[in-house]
Amino acid sequence: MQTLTRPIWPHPEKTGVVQVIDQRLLPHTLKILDLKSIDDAIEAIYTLTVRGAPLIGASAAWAMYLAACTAPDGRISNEWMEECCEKIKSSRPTAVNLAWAADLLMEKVRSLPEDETRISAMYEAAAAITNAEAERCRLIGEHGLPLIRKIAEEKNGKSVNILTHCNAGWLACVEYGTATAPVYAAHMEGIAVHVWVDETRPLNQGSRLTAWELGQAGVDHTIIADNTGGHLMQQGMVDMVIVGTDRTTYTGDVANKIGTYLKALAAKDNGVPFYVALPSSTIDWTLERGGDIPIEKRNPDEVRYVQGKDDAGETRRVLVPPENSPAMDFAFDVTPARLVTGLITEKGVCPATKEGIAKLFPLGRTGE
Ligand SMILES: CSC[C@@H](O)[C@@H](O)C(=O)COP(=O)(O)O
Repeated sequence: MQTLTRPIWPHPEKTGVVQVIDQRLLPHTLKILDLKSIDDAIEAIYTLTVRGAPLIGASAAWAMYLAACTAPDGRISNEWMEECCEKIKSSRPTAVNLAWAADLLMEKVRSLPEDETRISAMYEAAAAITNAEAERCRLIGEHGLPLIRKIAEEKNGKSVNILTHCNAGWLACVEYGTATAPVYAAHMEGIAVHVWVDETRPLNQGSRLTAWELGQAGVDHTIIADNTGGHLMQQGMVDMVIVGTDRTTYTGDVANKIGTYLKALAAKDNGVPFYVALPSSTIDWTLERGGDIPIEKRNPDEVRYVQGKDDAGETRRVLVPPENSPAMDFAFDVTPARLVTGLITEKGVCPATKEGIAKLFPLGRTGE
């Protein structure tokens, strides 16, 4: 398999082409897709070809670059860019990084003359957002590492058991990941870590993507069915939980992949620390209440079908329930701040409170 460290990059030779890893096919097939138009980019976001909040933000930025490259008659007008920006923003509702990045580039467009310099400006701005997300994730790793180190010391070097949900690794971000960054940092330092990987139905981002990433990095891990975490916590088999987030209010309520809330409840009941790792681009500086976060509802077929590789090596999608049984597919849930032990950000670890967040980010916005 080709070694890749980022899930998105501009084509090294072709202007107006952005390349992405098709995450729908992992772990069994590594396929690179070329995105050449705004519609390609929007489809990639909607179909979860690219996914995970920080990556969705970077993808939105690259989509704005593609919009500039494909403007009708080469006229990169404000109207065209605004239309594209709105289309990008409506492709998925929950991850706030999407609108954050698209709006940031739209602001840039407005500050420039209406000519082809807008193409290079969009390229540079998209590259800057992508690089900044990678750096924010690296710093999350630095700030999260002492939390793991402390537990390792308390356990006299015995493996630290960390439970995670969904995929908040480099595939969902740009490099390092959010929830996985402290894990990779601990592993690099030689601390023994073991990750319980929730399979994360319905689309199995945990068993397909997180397990693949951890395996590639040589991190000890075990895939568990989504409902196993509570039992493991009762048995003392989980030292901490670290998850990512798609949108966090400025008061510390956290929207993340469906099922996260139940893990937080189980962690609270069992005295297991529950951390959320996030770059500040995932904070919604306008939203006070987690209950106001829009929760994406997706095609129920995502619940009804599962995809995997059969014994002959073919990727197949199969129907699980009775043909006519209806299903429902909520993609995210909200964990109230009171269940969160701390937020691990690029600026440090803070309590999941308005005051805690404001102390780390006094300007109340994301640094680019
Ligand atoms: C790093 S994003 C937070 C993740 O934990 C998670 O909820 C996620 O990957 C988003 O889900 P997805 O629907 O795959 O885009």
